[in-house]
Amino acid sequence: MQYIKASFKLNPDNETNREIATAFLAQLNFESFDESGTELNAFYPVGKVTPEDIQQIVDELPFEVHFSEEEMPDINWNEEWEKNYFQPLLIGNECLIRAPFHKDYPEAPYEIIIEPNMAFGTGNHETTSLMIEHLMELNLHDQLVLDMGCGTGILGIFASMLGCKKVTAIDIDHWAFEGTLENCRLNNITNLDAFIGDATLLGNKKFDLILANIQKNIILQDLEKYVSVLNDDGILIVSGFYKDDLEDIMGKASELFLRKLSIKERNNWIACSFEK
Ligand SMILES: C[S@@+](CC[C@H](N)C(=O)[O-])C[C@H]1O[C@@H](n2cnc3c(N)ncnc32)[C@H](O)[C@@H]1O
Repeated sequence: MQYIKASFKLNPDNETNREIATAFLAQLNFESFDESGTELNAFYPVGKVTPEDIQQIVDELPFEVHFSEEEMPDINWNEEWEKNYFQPLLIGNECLIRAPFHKDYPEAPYEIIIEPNMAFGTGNHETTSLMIEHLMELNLHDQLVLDMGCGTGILGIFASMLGCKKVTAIDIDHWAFEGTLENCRLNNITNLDAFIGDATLLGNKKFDLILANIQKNIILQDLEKYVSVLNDDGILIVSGFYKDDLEDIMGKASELFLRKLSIKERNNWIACSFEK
């Protein structure tokens, strides 16, 4: 696959502009995203996103940026991550996330090994680490868990390590499916079933805990379905959206009679837990 690399040069002193630009870029589904100094780079698959789509986003930005685009050949994201971005990460002094190739890392009670590939979910993104922080506060013993939008499978794998009975992991992306299977093997997880698909796969299954780190529109669209497969007193944790979107998410959650448990926020990203 070929990619359009959209690069934005931002004022280094303006943190708010960086966050706004990131949120705008995320409106189009990028395959990967990186930041170096004052430059933001988003990589969009050619054919799925056009330069005009990107230009429209740029025109809507409430400030001026220097923007350029170039077509890139197929990129080995794995290699890019290995070289540049994926560092061992310790969350809450308890959960270490590292790649198989990392040599120096601290010891921790839980160690999740993630092979970085085309899928999202190394813990380095705020939404993933906030979800992990929520999980660390729960007793998962014997629970049936759904990991919706599983990416690398990181959340389902951690839920399994925390003692849940079974994990169902679903993602629309086949790279995520393959990645989840591989990461289960790396972590000796044997109670996780992975599927390619979306909320339409859920049928009449039932879960005690649902994790959905996806994005605002999908969560708004599928929340009712998630609630319908959640057992009474079950817990739902959602993320993948900004603080500004929280009001819409809370509105939908209250329509569905969900009770808010706790909200975690980092760099404007939110992960929110509810009880049915
Ligand atoms: C932000 S990533 C989260 C990955 C991982 N769960 C984590 O927390 O790091 C969102 C994932 O949701 C998947 N996704 C997008 N739309 C979806 C849908 N309608 N149903 C299921 N998965 C979806 C994407 O392919 C992507 O892997």
